[in-house]
Amino acid sequence: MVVWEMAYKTADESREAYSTLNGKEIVDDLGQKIILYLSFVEKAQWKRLDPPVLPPGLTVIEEMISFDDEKRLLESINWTEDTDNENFQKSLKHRRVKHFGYEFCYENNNVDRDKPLPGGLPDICDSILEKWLKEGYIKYKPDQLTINQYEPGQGIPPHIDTHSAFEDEIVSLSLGSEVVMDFKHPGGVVVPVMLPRRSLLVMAGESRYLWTHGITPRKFDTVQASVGHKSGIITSDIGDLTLNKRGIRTSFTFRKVRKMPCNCSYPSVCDSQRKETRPSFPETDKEALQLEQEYVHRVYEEIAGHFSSTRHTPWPHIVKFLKALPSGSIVADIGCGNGKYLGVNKDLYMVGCDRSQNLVDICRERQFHALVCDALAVPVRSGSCDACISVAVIHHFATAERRVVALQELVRLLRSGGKALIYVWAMEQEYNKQKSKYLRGNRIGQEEKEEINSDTSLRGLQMTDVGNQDLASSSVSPVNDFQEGRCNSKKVTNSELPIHTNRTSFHSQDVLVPWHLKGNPCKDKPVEPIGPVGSHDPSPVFHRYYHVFCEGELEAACQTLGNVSILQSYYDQGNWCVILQKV
Ligand SMILES: O=C(O)CCC(=O)C(=O)O
Ligand SMILES: [Fe+2]
Ligand SMILES: [Zn+2]
Repeated sequence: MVVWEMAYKTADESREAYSTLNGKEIVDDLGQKIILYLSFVEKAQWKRLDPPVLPPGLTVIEEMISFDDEKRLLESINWTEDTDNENFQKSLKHRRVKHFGYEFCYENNNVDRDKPLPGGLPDICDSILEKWLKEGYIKYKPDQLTINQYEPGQGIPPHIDTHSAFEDEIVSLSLGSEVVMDFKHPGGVVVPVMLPRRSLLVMAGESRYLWTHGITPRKFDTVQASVGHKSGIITSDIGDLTLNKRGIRTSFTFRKVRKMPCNCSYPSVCDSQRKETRPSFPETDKEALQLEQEYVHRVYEEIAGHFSSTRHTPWPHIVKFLKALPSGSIVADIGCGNGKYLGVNKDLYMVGCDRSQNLVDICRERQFHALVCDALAVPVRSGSCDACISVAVIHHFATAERRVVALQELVRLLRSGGKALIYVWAMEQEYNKQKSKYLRGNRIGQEEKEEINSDTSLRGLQMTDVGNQDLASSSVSPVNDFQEGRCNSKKVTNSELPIHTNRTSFHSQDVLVPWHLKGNPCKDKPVEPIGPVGSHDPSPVFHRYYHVFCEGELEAACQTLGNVSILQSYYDQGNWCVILQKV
């Protein structure tokens, strides 16, 4: 539901609006049907702050070029030419883009200063830029041009142009149609600014470095109704607002590529002055907990919706385990995610738990029983479960001790004779000369796909049936012996955790795995991914901590438990898996 505030000048007008609009279905400008429910409020809260002012350093100069020049500039753009190396043209989801002088790379939000594009800026810009320089509108000659074309309904996400990429002054010429651009201060103040057709927006100082700018994707803008008002701030004076239909707007944004690091006075948003924030390998339990909080819990909370949309197919061997349980069994899914196993076998009483409130909410929306808890302290009585599953969870604990405690907690829940199925991500993504599906998934941008196979085939499954051997009495080697030696990986000690490249082999057991968030992230929460400040790319990158297991490591950890026997241990498409039984 969306809540709007509307105000009418008189009580009569309000009454009339109520009787004509309340409960009526209307079609919005995107063709969606919406129903309006109106209700009166005693006092409408129209926050009249101080007289609105433009962000410091921002100016809008009207009538910057003639209609003729506008036409010439628009006609000069060849959106279809074969651009090979000439310049860079890309149809971003939200608009058409073309670069001159230097290519702007949306992956890292920066330019490659060593690779200027041949041809420089289009000749047609030369005389225009000279004129602006002479007349003092700009201080230095730009060497980079980005042309953006927005259809009505398209926009550009709020961002700060990367400090280290461009000098202070950034100017943008609006052609074809006016638009309202929103400027936002980190403190929360939003200033909508009208950019008329043929005007030049100049962003310098605070408005360039500290405020984000962006264009909300929509087909209409709320603009000032008063005659004569052209550029500048849109006030919230409801008596003077009207809707303005957007047309196709083409902007020429001119910038100067920076050769030296930025030393602005806004270090909090300056990538040149940003300290490396990549976490280190945890030395203590406290550090491990902090790492998990920041690089597991917080991340899953933020990516829950998108994560859930990529987790739909239950893995066949886990389904098989659940289907083989006797009807009426009580089963806990510790780390249930979006609950994709909770409904697999309707004859079981399944309860899920997860550390992420947002994921548990998704389970509940799907009518599953789920609760928020930590896998190290599950609020379920000891011995009350016939079975447990733990799929892709234990690898998120940051020390060998914590991983063992997580396993212990799983076993604590089981009655004697109860079984647990455990899956963890494997260091070995190639096993018996076969690449895991994770490595084989070579479609660009597919790193968010299921890490673990969703094939129904048995390919890649290696079973070791270790029978009913009671490991409590067998001689066991400590977990750490398994970590070293067996695996050809270096243990990272007191150093930064490496960032894993998706769809490649692991080079370290303790890694940060990037997650490219797609779709609409939680709008209210600022995202703080590792990477450039402010992003043009609407998919911010999050990093999840993983400890990927070496062959034998999961079994060794299970062996330390004492009260279990390992029924089965196998490799399943890039994962090490065991089935335990409590003795
Ligand atoms: O369309 C515009 O005026 C702004 C474009 C922009 O902000 C950018 O390309 O960084
Ligand atoms: Fe920008
Ligand atoms: Zn800076």
